[in-house]
Amino acid sequence: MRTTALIDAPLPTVGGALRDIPLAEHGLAELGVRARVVGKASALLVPGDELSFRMPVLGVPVSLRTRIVRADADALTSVLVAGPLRELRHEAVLAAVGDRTLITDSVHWKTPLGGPGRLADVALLRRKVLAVQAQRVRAVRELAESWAGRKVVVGAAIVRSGLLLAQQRRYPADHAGRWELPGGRVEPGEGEREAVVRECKEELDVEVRPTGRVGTDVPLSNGMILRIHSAELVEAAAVPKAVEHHDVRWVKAADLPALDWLDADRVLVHSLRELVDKS
Ligand SMILES: Nc1nc2c([nH]c(=O)n2[C@H]2C[C@H](O)[C@@H](COP(=O)(O)OP(=O)(O)OP(=O)(O)O)O2)c(=O)[nH]1
Repeated sequence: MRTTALIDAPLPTVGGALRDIPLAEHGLAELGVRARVVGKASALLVPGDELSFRMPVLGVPVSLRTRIVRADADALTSVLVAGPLRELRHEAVLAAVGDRTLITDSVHWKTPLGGPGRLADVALLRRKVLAVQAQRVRAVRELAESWAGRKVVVGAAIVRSGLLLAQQRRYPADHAGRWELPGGRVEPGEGEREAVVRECKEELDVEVRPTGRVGTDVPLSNGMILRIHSAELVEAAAVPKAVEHHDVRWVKAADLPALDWLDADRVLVHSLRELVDKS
């Protein structure tokens, strides 16, 4: 079953809203669906997170558990882990339409029964699934559109020879010693790519060339949005320096999860890993 909608927010913002945990847990409450992220979770869903759902179908409570298998800028995918179905796959795919985003939300499932089960499936489940999809898309739209006007902090994912550049903060106290990407606030009137170039010059004393975007937007506790751009050094042999930071380090893809990242960056580690793996 498939639902589409056009959302008035850029693609990485909608991608971030799709991963929002409070939305996943409470966005379907008015349909009687109770959802909970199982185990350790951050602000946004990451691959491997599991969600448990409890919802009434024809007055009978049904429980399901799903696992996130993909959380990229342009797609969020989950599959069935446990429940009274043979198969379930839920996928939201995003496509940029100018500054707006087209979301296509698809749910595919197989019921365990033959003939009578199929009838019940057609009559009841489809209606329920459609209502759930419509409500979820509405909730994602509302959240993404509320994030769309926020100030942006850009981060630069600089890759060279299969390594990503990370920098270690010196201040404030609760960030000191933790790792982040070079970057900072986009100034009024400045483009995001310009901000990436300026911040890398200020923080690392190197020239970079932005090459694209990485991962979804991440909401920050200060009310801004973190958005990552991939970048390369204009001069491949340049040596980035820790001008304002405690340290800078080139990190292998496999070592990225072990760094003590700021919370916002932690939910992007799988996307950063993929970027480095593909380089
Ligand atoms: N540059 C950067 N900032 C990040 C990352 N992750 C993350 O949560 N942030 C937060 C930390 C800051 O609150 C904000 C960045 O803004 P900023 O670079 O202008 O801020 P700052 O704290 O260094 O501040 P300041 O010198 O301007 O006071 O975003 C990241 O990967 N890179």
